[in-house]
Amino acid sequence: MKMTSSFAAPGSDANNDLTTPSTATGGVHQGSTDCIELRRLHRFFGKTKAVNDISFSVARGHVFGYIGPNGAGKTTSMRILATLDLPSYGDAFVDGFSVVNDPELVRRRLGFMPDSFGTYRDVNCKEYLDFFARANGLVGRERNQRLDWVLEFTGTKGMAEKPIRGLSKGMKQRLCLGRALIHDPSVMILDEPAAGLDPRARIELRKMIRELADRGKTVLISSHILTELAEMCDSVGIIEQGSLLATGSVEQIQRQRETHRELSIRLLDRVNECAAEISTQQSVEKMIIDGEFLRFEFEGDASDQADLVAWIIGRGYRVVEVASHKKSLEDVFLQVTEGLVQ
Ligand SMILES: Nc1ncnc2c1ncn2[C@@H]1O[C@H](COP(=O)(O)OP(=O)(O)OP(=O)(O)O)[C@@H](O)[C@H]1O
Repeated sequence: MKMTSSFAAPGSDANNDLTTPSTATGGVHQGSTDCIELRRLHRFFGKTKAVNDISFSVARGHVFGYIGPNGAGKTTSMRILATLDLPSYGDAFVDGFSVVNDPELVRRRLGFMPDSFGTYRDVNCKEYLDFFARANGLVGRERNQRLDWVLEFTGTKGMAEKPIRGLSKGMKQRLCLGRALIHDPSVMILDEPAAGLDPRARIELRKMIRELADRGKTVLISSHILTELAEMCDSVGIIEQGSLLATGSVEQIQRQRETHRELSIRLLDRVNECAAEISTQQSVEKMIIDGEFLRFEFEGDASDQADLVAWIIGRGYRVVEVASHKKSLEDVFLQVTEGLVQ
């Protein structure tokens, strides 16, 4: 994944050639391995900066996790990618085609799974998928083959004749994924597909998404929960209040934050006195005295930590044990975001 820097206002230099990816906005899209690109994307609703200058790209066959708290701007940017909304400034590209200039071509290449499933009372699963197959212009044998494949892949074949209203949440999500897949798009945009699913259904969904990526599809998937996506994503972007705060592989983001750890020091005596002294150190934050333990956040690498412990012992404090806790993925997420809601 790479960060991008060029800027284009929507509607600029419309590309008349509808058969090749748009280069109207100055990008190098033809032959590019990036299937999704957000380029300085902005979307304002009045004073709310739902998406505020976001740029990133996702390579073909990769799964990109879009992670952020409520109101961060995930759905807004996904809706723009799915051509259901337009940016205030900037642009987004699917397979090189601009959502602003070439929405029709984007739609053909993209499958969108929204975060809510519409109600279809008297329609069964097969009829539902068939409707979207027709809407996407599939006819005859091709349509039947595609329907069969989607029912098989999403594990809904046994439910084909069942009315949608009787389906469990997990089955509805499978069907919704099937709907997004029906026209064999190269890019999948999945807005919180795992929300409300039980652990088994989550694992099965993860497997399906990984398999889609292994088949060459590019997937952008959102969630509130970093750990939920960590295993299946090649890279993630953490978003809050419309801004991208961190991007990269989960390991990269974790490594960047590795110097931040929680230390716990057990002392034989003079606990309060020691706490007061340690708190004067710049690298120490959020000191808590817990019986004979001091617990605090420490900014520094292993060598800095060894120096701190030597310094404490050098000042005559009797240290019984020292424990260091690395940040979990959820801690990293909480550390990167500030929990700001707009
Ligand atoms: N049509 C709209 N009109 C006005 N404000 C909107 C509109 N759509 C979104 N917003 C606002 O934009 C901000 C971002 O919303 P968005 O739905 O994109 O966040 P999100 O990250 O998907 O949140 P969640 O995880 O809760 O779904 C929020 O403050 C939201 O209230």
